[in-house]
Amino acid sequence: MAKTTHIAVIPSPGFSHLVPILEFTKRLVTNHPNFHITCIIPSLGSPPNSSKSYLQTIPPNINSIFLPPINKHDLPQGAYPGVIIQLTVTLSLPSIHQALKSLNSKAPLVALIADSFAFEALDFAKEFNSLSYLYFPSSAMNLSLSLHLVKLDEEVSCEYKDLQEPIKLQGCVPIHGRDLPAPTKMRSNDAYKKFLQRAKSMYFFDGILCNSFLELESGAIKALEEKGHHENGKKISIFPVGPITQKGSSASSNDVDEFECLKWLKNQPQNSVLYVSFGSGGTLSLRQINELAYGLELSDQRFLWVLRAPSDSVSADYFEDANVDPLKFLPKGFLERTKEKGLVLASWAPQVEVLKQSSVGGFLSHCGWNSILESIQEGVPIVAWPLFAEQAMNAVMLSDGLEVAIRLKFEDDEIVEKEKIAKVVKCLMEGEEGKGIRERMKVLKDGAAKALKDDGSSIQTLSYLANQWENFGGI
Ligand SMILES: O=c1ccn([C@@H]2O[C@H](COP(=O)(O)OP(=O)(O)O[C@H]3O[C@H](CO)[C@@H](O)[C@H](O)[C@H]3O)[C@@H](O)[C@H]2O)c(=O)[nH]1
Repeated sequence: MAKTTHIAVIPSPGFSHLVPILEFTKRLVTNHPNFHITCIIPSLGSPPNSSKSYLQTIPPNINSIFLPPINKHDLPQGAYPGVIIQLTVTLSLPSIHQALKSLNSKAPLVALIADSFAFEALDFAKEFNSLSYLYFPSSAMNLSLSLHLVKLDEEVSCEYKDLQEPIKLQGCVPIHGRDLPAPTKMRSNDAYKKFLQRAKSMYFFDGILCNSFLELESGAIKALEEKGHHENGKKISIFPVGPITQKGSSASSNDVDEFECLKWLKNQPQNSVLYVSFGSGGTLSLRQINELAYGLELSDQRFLWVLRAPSDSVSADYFEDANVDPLKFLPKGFLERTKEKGLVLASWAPQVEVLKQSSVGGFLSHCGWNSILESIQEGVPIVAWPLFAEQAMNAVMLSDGLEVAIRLKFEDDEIVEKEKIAKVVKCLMEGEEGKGIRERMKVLKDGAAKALKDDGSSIQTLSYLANQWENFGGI
């Protein structure tokens, strides 16, 4: 009988970081049932319904330890979501340590795998003679940029948005300073310092698991594999194991609406509906919501829109379910005028199921990495409307690099006007450009399926890692 291999996984709170690392864990135990995995889960107050219902899907062959929640009052009010998540994990480090110690005393831990926001927990690996891996739930391009920043930070004195020339990362599309991830916007910020600290620490982990795949980012992945060296010669080991996405959708509280929307989609013609969503917590200002509503109406396309309370309303909170009906923020008469063509859902849709419907022909997305991978897996072309985090960089990759998206929003404080929205939406849904994009998306869809076959690149990478862990004798 194969010996049991013990591994601890440390996610960070927030739906879109929690889900991919736990889905990775599920894949690992499904493919390698002799692994015994314990997830040590930090939390921030009471999780929103989406996370709560997702956590109920953790199968019994994965152990979970839920850490005492961090008090919201111990965190800075109104801070950027990434900062809140990062701080939640930092404040949870003593209880993570305690949990690891107790696990390791029962059976030695071969490896610790931590989400990118939980990277500090990997410092404990040495104490337990375990291997350490960062789970990077984003693109290889983002990983490449994080590593490059260490050098750039030394060489450049201005803010990155003021750089005259685009940054050229090997194997990636050139990127302007203004499109870099949010923590780099102001170099004096604590968020930037943490970002840099994580980048520097990456060289000391035994590997980085990246939620991407060769067929999607071969240039960036190969460059990282070949050139990922530190000055002192230490090599980064990168393991592309993606795409890792949810199998089915997690429901929130309004299941009835969610399943009604699937019924509605089944009755619409093929490729006719634009799905509009800004991720697990993204919102627009009230003025922008109005402009988007008029733009969708003007485009005359069918749509399914997941709407949240405006970012400038009191009810907007990235980490909590809003207690108001977001539909009341729509322009007067909009729902009545568009009832034959569109459907607006309050706050949450079963996104994975939505994208699977053949009637969905486009996705107006904020370009969160999970949404991108889910869209690619279903071959759905994208209208890119980045909001924060690394979304503008993802938008550049999709539009300028892979040419599977049309970018609609370019500047942080820009209000995108209805005429422009209507034009771009029409172009994606019925124009010639849209046709080309659809064909290129189909190629990526096939690539994603190939990477996940038994002999595919990502499954082979996972088997390689599993083999290393099984044969690990301690350091
Ligand atoms: O109504 C909804 C809205 C979202 N989702 C799911 O929520 C996830 C959203 O993830 P993502 O598209 O990555 O967006 P964010 O929630 O905004 O993700 C954060 O984390 C990502 C991974 O690091 C980053 O790429 C993003 O920029 C960052 O904002 C996806 O799995 C969606 O399927 C739903 O199921 N229903």
